[in-house]
Amino acid sequence: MTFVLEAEGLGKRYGRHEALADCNLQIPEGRVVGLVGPNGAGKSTFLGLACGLIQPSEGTIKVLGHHPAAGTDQLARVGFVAQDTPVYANLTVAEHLRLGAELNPRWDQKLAERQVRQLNLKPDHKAGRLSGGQRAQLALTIAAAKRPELLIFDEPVAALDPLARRGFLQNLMEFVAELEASVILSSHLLGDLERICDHVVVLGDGRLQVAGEADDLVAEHYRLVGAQGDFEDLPQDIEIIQAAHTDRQTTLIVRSTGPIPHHFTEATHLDLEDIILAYMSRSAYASVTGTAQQFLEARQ
Ligand SMILES: Nc1ncnc2c1ncn2[C@@H]1O[C@H](COP(=O)(O)OP(=O)(O)OP(=O)(O)O)[C@@H](O)[C@H]1O
Repeated sequence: MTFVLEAEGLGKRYGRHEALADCNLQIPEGRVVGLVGPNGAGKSTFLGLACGLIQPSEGTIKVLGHHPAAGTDQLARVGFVAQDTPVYANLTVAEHLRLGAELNPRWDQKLAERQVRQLNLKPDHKAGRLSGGQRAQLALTIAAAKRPELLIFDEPVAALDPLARRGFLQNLMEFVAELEASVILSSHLLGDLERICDHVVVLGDGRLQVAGEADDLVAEHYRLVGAQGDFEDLPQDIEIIQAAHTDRQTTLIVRSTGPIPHHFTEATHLDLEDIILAYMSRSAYASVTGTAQQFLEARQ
């Protein structure tokens, strides 16, 4: 299997603050990857490392088999759109395309012009006067016209209304099909990610919480409901992601690659959004409430 991104022991410190630590990850090629995590989880740091904008404090990262930003060839293979989809406010749409053509050896002017026409962007319009949605589409057009093998977006749709968001994601998926590119996209909008992503990476508190193919994650996660005593013989190879108790019942979210013992009659699969939320709250709350940890300790 070929990987678009491989990280080994990857970490980044800002002073004494660990923004990312001990990240081991392999992302297969040809995927649309959703990068998810609470605020401050380390998503932008991870994407900055992947683009070579920042350097690791420890460990290694390879993108398309090479160090990020290893040279101009490598830069041409990756399209990056930073948070808030920045464009040059004083340049027109046409000037953005000219700049793209100057700076990128594989620039596809036909694709860029076709897209500008389809979006009804006027070539002489200053980018600073475009709406948020149009700016995002212009940034996407420029990134795609580079004809990269990997497109990386940091929260591209955060500021867009639902209609503009849908338009952006639709165009993104069309580009993915046309360019046969891989995509890594960070977002807080789990519903969007569930619709378009086939691979998910969840960060929390600067650590990798889970990563994998969306279908595998859905197949391997369950919600188990029962009285607390019901779980005493839970096999040790079933990983507890989250535990919640009331006086009368316990609800566990677990990961299991094997079958769930059949006396758990209330074992149901979760959708991807609930799985992501379980990992996010594990990283956010486990240290506060200790629920999953306590449960695990009680079992040992
Ligand atoms: N240049 C910097 N200097 C110091 N600390 C930083 C710097 N950039 C990020 N951090 C810190 O590193 C941590 C991770 O930040 P990062 O921006 O990667 O998170 P994020 O998951 O992208 O967050 P958000 O969802 O809010 O954009 C945060 O605690 C942040 O304050």
